Amino acid sequence: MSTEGDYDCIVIGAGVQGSFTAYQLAKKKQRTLLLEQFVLPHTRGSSHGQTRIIRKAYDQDYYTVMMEECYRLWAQLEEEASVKLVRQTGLLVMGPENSLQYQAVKNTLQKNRVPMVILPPEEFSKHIPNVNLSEGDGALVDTTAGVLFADRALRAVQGQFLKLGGIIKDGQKVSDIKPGALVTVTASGGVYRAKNLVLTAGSWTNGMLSYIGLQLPLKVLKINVCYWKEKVPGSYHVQQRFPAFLQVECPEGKHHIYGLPSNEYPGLMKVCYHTGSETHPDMRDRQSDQSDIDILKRYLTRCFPGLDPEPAVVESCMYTVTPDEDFVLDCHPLHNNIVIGAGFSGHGFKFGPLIGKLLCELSLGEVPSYDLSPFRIRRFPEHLKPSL
Ligand SMILES: Cc1cc2nc3c(=O)[nH]c(=O)nc-3n(C[C@H](O)[C@H](O)[C@H](O)COP(=O)(O)OP(=O)(O)OC[C@H]3O[C@@H](n4cnc5c(N)ncnc54)[C@H](O)[C@@H]3O)c2cc1C
Ligand SMILES: O=C(O)[C@@H]1CCCC=N1
Repeated sequence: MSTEGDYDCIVIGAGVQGSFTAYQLAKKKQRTLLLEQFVLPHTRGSSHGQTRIIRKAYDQDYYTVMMEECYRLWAQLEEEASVKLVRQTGLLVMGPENSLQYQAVKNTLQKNRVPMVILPPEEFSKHIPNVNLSEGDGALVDTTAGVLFADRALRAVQGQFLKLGGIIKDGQKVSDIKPGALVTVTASGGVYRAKNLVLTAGSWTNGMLSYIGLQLPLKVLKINVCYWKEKVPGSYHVQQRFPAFLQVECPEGKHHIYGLPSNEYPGLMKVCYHTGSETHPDMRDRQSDQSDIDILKRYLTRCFPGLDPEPAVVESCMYTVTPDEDFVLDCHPLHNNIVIGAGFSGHGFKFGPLIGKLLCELSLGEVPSYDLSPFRIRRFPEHLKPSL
């Protein structure tokens, strides 16, 4: 096994968060090594697939505020890499008019002066054909929102990182981390040392944390990524200006349902349930629970009559969720040259460029550009492993 020379920083995990962090570090002239366990590109984590939603519609103010800069950073990458990564489609938000969540999203958008349109129930079908608005539901459109081309974005940011002189080593599974003034990382192809380490290991974070004396209440969920056939091809198509959508509450299930206009697979619309069943990240394909698909079938039958309520394609992805669904962005409480970015709870892709910037700032000991108190490790009382 070889012993490699030193780096300024090693980033473990080349998903969206690790790739943007490595890119930001390289921009700051840090000699950066990005390690990835699988051969790239891969479909085993959380960042694969062609599309994600980008939106400012959140019930917490701080996410809406952060999204302002995210849009600018996405545009910057589009320009640097000469590639289109964002398509503005709008996001239709539906939910019981009087519910706390629907009202919170509406208030956050209004308070932050995000361009939006409120659709009164009597005008709904004129604007949004082929969707039945539930009795008592309100509807609004966050017009800034749209679709992110996820796979393309990952390729673009990794390409820019390489252009800046960064090094990616894939097919290198990290099996040990030794904290210290120089952090030592043992991977399947070598032992690497660096002044700083950033851990962005997605659903494998819990295993990695055990090497550095930390434990976080992260749960790994397998998500069934379902695509549904349009009865009339094109009725929910991005070119018909059909928006992405978010149903914040409905009788069929207690979690959000969300969808994206048909785009990547001709005639198929992606609609998913915002939760899944627990799994070990290496055993994802053994988790076969389909109760989420039953909920989606019932919801689509009632609200999306233009879709065949049997999924035509089911793919897999994983969420790594914290109890409050807020991210973890922090330094190790005992070793401040180790930074952790984790727990993106199924909504982290759109923030990728800003997460990269924030993890880079933490790693360089700079004052972070945003108040990171919602994302602190210390919010979890039992975060230090008893052995330390
Ligand atoms: C179905 C689905 C839909 C989603 N929809 C949206 C959406 O619409 N909008 C949105 O903003 N977000 C969305 N998300 C969330 C978003 O995709 C994730 O938050 C984001 O991809 C998490 O990225 P990550 O870099 O933390 O994890 P990952 O992409 O999993 O990256 C972690 C990487 O670390 C590597 N790694 C782990 N252990 C090791 C090791 N020991 N050695 C070396 N490498 C290692 C892994 O192989 C992996 O490549 C969705 C997620 C899913 C699953
Ligand atoms: O992050 C997003 O926008 C999507 C849709 C809502 C639930 C999770 N992911």
